[in-house]
Amino acid sequence: MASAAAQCFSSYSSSPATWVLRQRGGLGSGARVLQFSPLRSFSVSAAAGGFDNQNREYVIVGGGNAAGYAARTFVEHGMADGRLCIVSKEPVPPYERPALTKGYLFPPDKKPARLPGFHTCVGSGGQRQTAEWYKENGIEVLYEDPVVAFDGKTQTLKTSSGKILKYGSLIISTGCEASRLPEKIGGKLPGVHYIRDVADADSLVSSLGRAKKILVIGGGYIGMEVAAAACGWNLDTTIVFPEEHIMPRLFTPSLATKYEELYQQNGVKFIKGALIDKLEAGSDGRVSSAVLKDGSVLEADTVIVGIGAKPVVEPFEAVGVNPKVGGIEVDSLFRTSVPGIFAIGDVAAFPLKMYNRIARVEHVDHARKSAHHCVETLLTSQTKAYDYLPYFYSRVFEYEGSSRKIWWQFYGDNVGETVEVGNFDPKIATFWIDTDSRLKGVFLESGTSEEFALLPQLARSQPIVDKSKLQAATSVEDALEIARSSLQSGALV
Ligand SMILES: Cc1cc2nc3c(=O)[nH]c(=O)nc-3n(C[C@H](O)[C@H](O)[C@H](O)COP(=O)(O)OP(=O)(O)OC[C@H]3O[C@@H](n4cnc5c(N)ncnc54)[C@H](O)[C@@H]3O)c2cc1C
Ligand SMILES: NC(=O)c1ccc[n+]([C@@H]2O[C@H](COP(=O)([O-])OP(=O)(O)OC[C@H]3O[C@@H](n4cnc5c(N)ncnc54)[C@H](O)[C@@H]3O)[C@@H](O)[C@H]2O)c1
Ligand SMILES: O=C1O[C@H]([C@@H](O)CO)C(O)=C1O
Repeated sequence: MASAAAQCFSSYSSSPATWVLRQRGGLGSGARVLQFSPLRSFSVSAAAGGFDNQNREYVIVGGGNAAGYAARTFVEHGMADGRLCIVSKEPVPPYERPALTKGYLFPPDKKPARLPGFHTCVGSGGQRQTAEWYKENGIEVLYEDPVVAFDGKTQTLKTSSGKILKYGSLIISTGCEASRLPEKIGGKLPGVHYIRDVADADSLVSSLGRAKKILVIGGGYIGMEVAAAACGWNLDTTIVFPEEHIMPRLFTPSLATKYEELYQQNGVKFIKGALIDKLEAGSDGRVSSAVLKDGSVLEADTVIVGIGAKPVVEPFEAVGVNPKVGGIEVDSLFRTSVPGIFAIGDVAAFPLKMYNRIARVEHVDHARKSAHHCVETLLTSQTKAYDYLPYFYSRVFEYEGSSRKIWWQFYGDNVGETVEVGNFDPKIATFWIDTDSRLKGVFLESGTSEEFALLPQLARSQPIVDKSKLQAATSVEDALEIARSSLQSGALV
């Protein structure tokens, strides 16, 4: 048993660098620049409320997608064994969250994905890190024991079971939580589902098994993926959302129309420009209908709400929350305003260097890359700024027997005018071209792997493109060739 005497961890980092970081003197206060060394050590005394056996050199709070990839990088550097602790709210090790609205929702006879099949890092072709993997690599994982309090001065965390953990370096990877409809309008009725973790997905699967009429609220990623999944279960499915078309944050109206038509061919109904007034329960207490603001009533025995997500910043607000995009503000090395504390994944508000703005990105590619970049920074002398190229994708109607699979990717920034080519024949491409004629963003449905591989090159180098040539393209292949040829002439990088 360790004594309560003061203890020092000798080396947290091999980095000799002295870093420059914006230090904020509290929420909302002005930024100032200070210098500090990432080399941190701390001593624990009984007076500080610490106990030797509660000391942890590196702590990751949150056991989600980013945490799994961060753990892998710790292992790659030989810095995990006995040094790394993951404090998780969930009962299972990190997994590839995207699967929850894809393979997880396949009908029972179509081989649905289940854990341990999709633990990180299989989604990017890596090793499947099961609970045994964490044990074998000497990584302590505290399951179902979320951090409920944080004290930056004493470098301590308190978990819901009452554990006090003292950390040397801390990585916040608490992700997002689903936005909810208020309880007073029926947002918590049995049969009303939100989907963020495996427990949510299990609950939805059990409802789908006995459902007849599905109402999906929200026309974003979750709405589109869950509605497509419901088609696989042959369920009467309606999507309702306030905007004029689906995927309003990314799709153009024309692109959205094409996808809506394909969903309609699969039997999905759309109610656009509509908001929910309340959800009502039947005599069994389960949801039975939704009343829209215009007074119309939609019957439904299962409701799936996908109305966006919010970054989970508590209990770390004091570390510094970005007032515009929410989330914990970090610099291009994922360092927060507090020395030794980092944030990654959905919860991090980071400098999106390419477009010179602070952003949060709620997609798995960034979760994976930010985790790797952050841990490299922490463990090595790396000082390379994170230079992220936004990448979003979706895959639906993948289950065996579906009439066609949808598989799109988008890279870059959806700003400027657009040129759209193709009509699910089987491909579609959309190019976003800014006022300076540079190609800013590119979207492709059902490309070959070679075609998909071209997209990041285009979006990264932002070549000058001839819009009229793209408009005259006779096929998606032709348009991609025109874009490819512009790489040689007018690329930025
Ligand atoms: C259903 C669904 C499907 C998705 N599909 C795609 C997709 O197809 N493509 C794509 O690019 N992106 C997709 N995403 C987004 C992607 O999953 C996220 O960007 C990614 O999971 C972010 O990783 P993260 O580690 O930051 O957060 P998360 O993976 O959400 O992990 C955060 C973890 O922290 C835990 N936590 C929170 N608070 C605490 C606390 N106080 N103490 C301890 N633990 C805590 C949470 O329980 C969770 O386990 C999807 C998201 C969802 C919900
Ligand atoms: N393929 C992917 O990348 C993927 C797939 C699933 C989930 N996710 C992630 O999961 C999170 C949640 O996804 P999401 O689809 O809920 O968010 P989203 O932001 O993609 O879509 C939210 C939708 O709900 C609508 N909406 C907002 N408020 C509403 C209200 N009060 N009533 C009805 N509709 C309302 C929005 O207008 C929008 O259409 C996001 O972080 C998302 O990136 C990503
Ligand atoms: O990135 C992803 O990871 C999972 C899955 O591939 C893991 O098996 C999934 O469905 C993705 O879209």
